[in-house]
Amino acid sequence: MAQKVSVAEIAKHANPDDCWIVVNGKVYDLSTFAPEHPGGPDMIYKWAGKDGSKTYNDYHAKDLIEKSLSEADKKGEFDESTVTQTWIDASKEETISEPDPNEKPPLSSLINLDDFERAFAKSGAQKANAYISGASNDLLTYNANKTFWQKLWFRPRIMRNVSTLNTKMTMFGCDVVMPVWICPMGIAKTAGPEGETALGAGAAASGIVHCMSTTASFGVEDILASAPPTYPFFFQLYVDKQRHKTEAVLQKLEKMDQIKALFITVDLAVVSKREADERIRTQESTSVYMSGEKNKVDKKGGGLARTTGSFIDWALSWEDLAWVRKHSSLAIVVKGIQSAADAKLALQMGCQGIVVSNHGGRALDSAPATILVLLELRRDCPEVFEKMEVHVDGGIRRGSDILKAVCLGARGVGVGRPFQCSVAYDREGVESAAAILQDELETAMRLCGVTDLEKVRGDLSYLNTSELEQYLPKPQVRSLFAGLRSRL
Ligand code: HEM
Ligand SMILES: Cc1cc2nc3c(=O)[nH]c(=O)nc-3n(C[C@H](O)[C@H](O)[C@H](O)COP(=O)(O)O)c2cc1C
Repeated sequence: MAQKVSVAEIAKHANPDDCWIVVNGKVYDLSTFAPEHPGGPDMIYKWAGKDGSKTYNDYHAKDLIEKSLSEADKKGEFDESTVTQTWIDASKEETISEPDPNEKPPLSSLINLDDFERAFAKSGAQKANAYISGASNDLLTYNANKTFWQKLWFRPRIMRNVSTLNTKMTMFGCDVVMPVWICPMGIAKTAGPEGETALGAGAAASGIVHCMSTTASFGVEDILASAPPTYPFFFQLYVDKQRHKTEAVLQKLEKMDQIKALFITVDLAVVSKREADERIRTQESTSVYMSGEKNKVDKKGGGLARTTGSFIDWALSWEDLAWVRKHSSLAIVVKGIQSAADAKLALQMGCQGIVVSNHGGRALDSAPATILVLLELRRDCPEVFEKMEVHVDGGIRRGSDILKAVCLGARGVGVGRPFQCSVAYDREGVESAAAILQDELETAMRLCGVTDLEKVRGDLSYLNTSELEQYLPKPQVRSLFAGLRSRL
């Protein structure tokens, strides 16, 4: 990229369809990338034909843009000698402005789950969007979760009479219309005033289950009341450093017949660094209903999850499952399994289920994509799929992803961010997102020649896993390091 590009030339490319931006002394064509920009296209369009370095550097690692764009999109060096006062003034524009809530697209225009996230990025408060869409450090695991589902291919069968279908499944004793649960996500009120009550009501209306979070913005009673009196829910537990507080929660849950399983989250011993969230230092007080924690701003930034999550006990260990069992008769599900070794341990400890999860890329960055872990379990401990319920979440955005997970042996899948964003449209939004998934699942089944989801659970004959197999941890790598480990 030796060529020098002048201010006059850049100014000719100042609209969404033809969008050049200067970042750190280099000129980039972001026209193709902008619609897929995870922070929303408007963040890019705002700088079309200008110098966006300040904003870019506020949110991104310096070399990200170089690594992300193709050579064809790198237009050359910025020619500093052509700078004018008008150019300097234009590039000084205020860098943070709240999106306009009136920009919210109508619900009927959202036709896939990504649309819900994009709509929220456009019309939700910046802080809320940073909290919900964000993930740890360089977003490696977040991005891998999504893209690795796309590396698993189907092997469809044809002429199977797909006129009638069964998408039903049983998850922890609950009959569901399709094997989907809405992930536990903290502070859903950040997305819309109905918060978790929209998730509860929407799940019930759609025949799926909502797993409510310990860090919900509403109390358990309010969330349960959003659904018919006997409708099932799951409860996600963060173990509190003050164990008596967790014991009190467990005691309370014992009296609530609607709660059918306890998902204990184990992948977040400490809340990770989510930079988009940290950078927006809001003083506005947001509180977590159940723990009473309030968000704050400190030296590290204003991360909502981090500043409200310090109560989580990092001393939690496998032995503590016996303590949980003493205080709860619910099905115990370990959420955050990231290896076959830990899946086997969960089985040995008598758990009723596991969730293969990395917190949607919000815990350890560089943790493996969840689809890879599911595949590792199939290879290294296939017995876990029969002896307990195996679930998976992370990057599941299509009905076809659900079918893939079930064919690998999963009994259910969790879907996170799109549902949180759907809360911006209240319970109708949640129902609409679920209906899209149901419709896509049915279409994928019909086109794959599958008529009964329960019957194909664990049936690898519908899948081509070859592309993914190269990414699985290899036994020889383990033996390569075995000697070293034994010396340490
Ligand atoms: C091709 C290079 C780029 C990549 C790969 C990229 C990637 C991302 C990602 C992954 C996020 C989401 C962070 C999160 O939700 O936690 C984000 C947010 C953001 N990006 Fe970029 N970006 C790029 C270029 C740019 C440029 C050129 C600008 C502006 C000049 C920009 C401005 C922003 C802003 C302001 C946000 C925060 C949005 C919010 O949280 O409300 N990005 N970007
Ligand atoms: C805004 C937000 C809040 C979350 N809060 C929690 C939580 O309180 N407890 C928990 O176990 N997981 C939490 N998670 C992780 C989700 O339960 C789930 O593992 C993840 O979102 C799945 O990935 P996906 O968003 O790509 O579907 C949260 C995720 C998001 C996006």
